[in-house]
Amino acid sequence: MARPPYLTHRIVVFVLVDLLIAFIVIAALFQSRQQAHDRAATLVDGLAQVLEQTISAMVYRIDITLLDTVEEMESELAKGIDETSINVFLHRQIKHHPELDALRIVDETGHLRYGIGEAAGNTTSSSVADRDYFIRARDDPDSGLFVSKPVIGRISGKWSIALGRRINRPDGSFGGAVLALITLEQFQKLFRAIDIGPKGVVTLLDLDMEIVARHPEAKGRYSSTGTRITQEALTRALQKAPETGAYDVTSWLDKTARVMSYRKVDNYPGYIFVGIANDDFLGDWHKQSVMTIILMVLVVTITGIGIKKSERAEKERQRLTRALRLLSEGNLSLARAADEPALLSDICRLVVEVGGYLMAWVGFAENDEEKTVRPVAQSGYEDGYLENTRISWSSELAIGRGPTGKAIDTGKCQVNQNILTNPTLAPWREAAIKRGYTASIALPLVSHAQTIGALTIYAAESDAFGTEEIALLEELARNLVFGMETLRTRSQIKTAQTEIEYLAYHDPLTDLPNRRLLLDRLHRTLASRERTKCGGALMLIDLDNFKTLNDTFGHETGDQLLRQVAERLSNCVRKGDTVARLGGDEFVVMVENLSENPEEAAAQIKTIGEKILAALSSRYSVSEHEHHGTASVGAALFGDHQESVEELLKQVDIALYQAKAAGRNTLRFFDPELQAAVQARAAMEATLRQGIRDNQLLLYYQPQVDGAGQSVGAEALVRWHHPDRGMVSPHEFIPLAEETGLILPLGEWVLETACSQIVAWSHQPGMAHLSLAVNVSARQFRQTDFVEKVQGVLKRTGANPQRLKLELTESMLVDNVEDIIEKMSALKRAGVSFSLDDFGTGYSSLSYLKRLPLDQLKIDQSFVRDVLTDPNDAAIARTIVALAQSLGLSVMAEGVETEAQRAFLSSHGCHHYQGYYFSRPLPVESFELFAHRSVEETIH
Ligand SMILES: Nc1nc2c(ncn2[C@@H]2O[C@H](COP(=O)(O)O[C@H]3[C@@H](O)[C@H](n4cnc5c(=O)[nH]c(N)nc54)O[C@@H]3COP(=O)(O)O)[C@@H](O)[C@H]2O)c(=O)[nH]1
Repeated sequence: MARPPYLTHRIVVFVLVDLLIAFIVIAALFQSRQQAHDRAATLVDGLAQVLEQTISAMVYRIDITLLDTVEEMESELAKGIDETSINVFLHRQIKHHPELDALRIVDETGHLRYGIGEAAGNTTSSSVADRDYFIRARDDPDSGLFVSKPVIGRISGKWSIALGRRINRPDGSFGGAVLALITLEQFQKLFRAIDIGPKGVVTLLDLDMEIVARHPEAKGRYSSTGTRITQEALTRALQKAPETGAYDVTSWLDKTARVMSYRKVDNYPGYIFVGIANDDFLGDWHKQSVMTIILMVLVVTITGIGIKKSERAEKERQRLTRALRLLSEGNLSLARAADEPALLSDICRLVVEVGGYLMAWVGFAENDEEKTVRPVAQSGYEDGYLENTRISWSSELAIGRGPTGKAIDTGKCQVNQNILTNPTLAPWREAAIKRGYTASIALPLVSHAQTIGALTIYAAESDAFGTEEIALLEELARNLVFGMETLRTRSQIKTAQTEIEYLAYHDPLTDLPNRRLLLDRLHRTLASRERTKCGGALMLIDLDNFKTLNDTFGHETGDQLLRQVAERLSNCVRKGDTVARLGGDEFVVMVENLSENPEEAAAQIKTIGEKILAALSSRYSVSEHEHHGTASVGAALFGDHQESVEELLKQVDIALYQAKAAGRNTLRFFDPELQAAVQARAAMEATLRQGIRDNQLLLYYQPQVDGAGQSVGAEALVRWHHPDRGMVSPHEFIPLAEETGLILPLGEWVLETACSQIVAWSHQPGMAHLSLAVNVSARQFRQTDFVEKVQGVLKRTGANPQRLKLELTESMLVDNVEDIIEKMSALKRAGVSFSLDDFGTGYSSLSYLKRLPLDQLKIDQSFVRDVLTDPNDAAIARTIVALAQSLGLSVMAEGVETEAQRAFLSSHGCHHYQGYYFSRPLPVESFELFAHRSVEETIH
C-alpha cells in the first residue's frame, strides 16, 4: 500500500528534526568537553604554578642556608677551625629546613667533615670526590649554586639530590663544599599533597628532561628516576613556550591521556609538570554525554514510534477506506450482476482493482470423496496457482488444512497475517512466495446455515488485515452470498418460467410441440405464405390399433411407443418442419418449403408420407415386447386460396378418415383431384414396374435416311403396351420412370433389346449396315458403371459396337465434363458412336463441345418444325449445320415432316433426316420392310 504524501512529509520533518537535535546535542557535548578540558588546563596550570613557586622558594631558602654556611666555613677556615662552633652552626641551620635530609660539609678531597641530619655520624669514610657536582665546585671557583642529578646517597641509601656551594680558603683555593641533601621523597610528599585526580601526574624533570621525581611513581621499567622523557608533544610545547605552557598527551608510560601544564622552576634547573587525566576531568562529562545520548536516542525512538504508529494508523485508515469502497462497489455489482458467474468474477475483480489486494478467488465446496474446493472465479496475479494447487475442505487431509479449506470446514473467517511464519501454512508457502503473497484471508460463504464455499483474498504485505478491515471483508462475503442467493432464486424462477412456458407449448411425454404451438406455427406459416410463395402441407398421423396396444400392455408401454413414434417422425422430416403431438396417438407434421407447383408438392408430400409410413411400420421394442404397428396419414396441401387453420385441420382429418377407410397403413390427400393424380401416378409407377418385369415394353424404330432417301439407320424408341390401356406414350411414362428411378431398368432393357436387334440385322441382307440410335437418360449415363454396363451388353449380345449409336441430350452434358468425356472416350474406343440429341436447346459451350468425342449433332425438331416460317429457327438450323461441318461431325435433322423442310435443310448442307415425312416410329417388321423398300427404290 502506498504511503500518502503528507505522511512522507511528516517522516522527512521527523528525520530533519532528529538530525538537528543530534547535531545540537553533539555540539553541546563537544563544547562542554572543551570547557572541561579548559578547566582542567587552568587547574593544572595553577597547580604547576604553585608547585613551581614552592620548589623555587624551597631551593631559594636552602641556597640562603648554603651561602650562610659557606660564609661561616670560610670564616672558620680563616681563623682556624672550631669544630664545635661549626656543628652548632650546622644544627642551627638545619632546624629551619625540615625538607633537608642532611646538611654536610666535605673537605677539598671530597671527604665528609661535618654533617647534620640522617647518617651524619657515618661521615669520615664517605667521599663525594667522584660526584660531578663536587668536581664542578672544585674546578670552578665561580660555580655558584649547583644541583646534582638524583643519586642514591652513599650514606643515606636514599634517592636524593644535592644542592651545594664551593667553600674557598682564605687564599681563594678550594677548601671544600657545603651540601644540602633533599631526598626525592620530599618531592613525593609535596606532590602527594595536591589533588589532581586518581590518574593525575606530577613530575619534576631536570633540564635534560630526565625524571627527578614523579607522582605517582611509575611502575615497570620506566619507574626509575633519571628516565629521560622524549615525548614529541612535550618537545613541541617547549620549543613553542620554553618557560611555561600546556599540551595534551597520551603518556607512553601508562597510556593515559592527559592535559599537561609545565613551568620552568625558578632557582632550580628543571621543570615541574602537572597533568590531569582526561578520564578524571571528563568523568562527569562522560556521564553527562551518555545520559544526553540516551535521552536523545529515547527522544528519537519515541518520535519514530510515534511516526510508525501514525503510519500504521494511516495504513489502517487507508485499508478501511478501500475496504469500504470495495464494499460499496461490491454492492453495486450485486445489483448489476446478470448471473452468478459474472457476479463472482466481478467481485474478485473489484477485490483486486478497488481493494488493492494481490489476488482473489472464489472456490465452491464440492461434496465429493476428497471434499474438493473447486475454483469458480479468480482475479489478480494468479499464474497457475489455482490450477496447480489441490485444495480440499476436509480436515482429515493435509491439503484441507489450509485457510480456504478451514474456512469452509469451520464456517469461520481464517486470517493469516504472515504465511512465512505460520507453520500450518507450510504446504502453501513455496507457491505463495513465488507469487509474492504474504498474508491472506479466507472468508466462508455461508448460505442458509451451510458453507457453500469461500472467498479467499491475498495481500502482498504481512499483517495486511486490520480488525475493522476484516469486519468489512466479512460483510462483503455476506453480501456476496446474498447476491448469489438472489441470483439463484431469480434463475430458479426463470427456469421455472421457461419450464412452464415450455410445458405450455410442448407435449411433456414426447417433448414435441403440442397443439397450441402447432396452431401458432400454422397461423404464422399461413400468414407468411403470400410472401414466401412456397408450398406447404399438413399431415395428420394416427397410429393404427394403438388403443389395443395401450389396453393390452398398459399406459407405460403405450407411452414408450408414443415416444418412439415421435422420434421416428422427427427423423422423417427436415429441421424446419414441425412434428407435433395433438394428444393420444395423433401426430401432426407440418412441412414447409415445398414446390409451388401443387402436383410437385403433392409428390413431395407423398414421398415424405411414405417415408413416415415406412418408419412407423417397422418393428418397435417396447417394454420388452416387440410391436408391429402401422399408421394412417391424412395430408392436405396449403391451397392457393387462403384456408384457415381450422379448415386445414378439418381437411387433414377428412383425409385421415379416408386413409383409415382405405384399409389403414396408407396416405390420403384431401384434394380429390390431387388424390386422383397421385393415385394415378402411383398406379402407373406400379404398373410400369410390373410392365418392365412382365416384358410389356417393346421397341419401335424410326428410320433415319440420307439425302437420297436411303435408310442409314434407326432410332430405337421405347413403347409400353399396357394390357388395359393399350400403347402408352413415352411422354407419359418416361418422365415418371426418370423420377422414380425406373429409367435404369428400362434403359438397360432398351439397350439390350437394341443390341440384340443389331445382331439380328447383321444376319439380314440389306440390314447389316444400319446403325441403331439408343436414347440414354442422364440418370443412366451418370451411373459410375455405365461404361461397363454398355460393354457388358455388347459382349452379351455380340452386337457390333460400330452399329450402336448412343444419343445423349445436351442438357446432361453440363456437369462433370471430365467424367463425361472419360466415359464417352472409353465407349468410343470400343467402337460406339455418339449423337448429341436436341442440339440447340441447351447451353453447349463450343469450347467443351470440341472436347467431346461426338460423331453427330441432331438438330432438334423444335427448330425444324418452323424452319421455313421462323427466320430464327432457320438461322439456328443453318448454324448447327455449319458448326457440325466445322467440327467434322455429321448432322441429322429430326422431326422432318415436309419435303420443303427437307429441301431447305438439304440446301444448307444437312443430308440426314428423321421424321414423319419419311416414317413414323415403326414396329421392327414394318421398319425392316421400310428399309428393304428404300433400298429397292434406290436400285430401281
Ligand atoms: N431414355 C429414353 N427415352 C426415350 C426412349 N424412347 C423414347 N424416348 C423419349 O421419349 C420421348 C417421346 O418419344 P416418342 O414419343 O417416341 O417421340 C419420338 C418420335 O416419335 C418423335 N418424332 C420423330 N419424328 C417426328 C416428327 O416428324 N414429328 C413429330 N411431331 N414427332 C416426331 O420424336 C421423338 C424422338 O425424339 P428424340 O428422342 O429427341 O429423338 C422422346 O423424348 C424420346 O427421346 C428410350 O428408349 N429411352
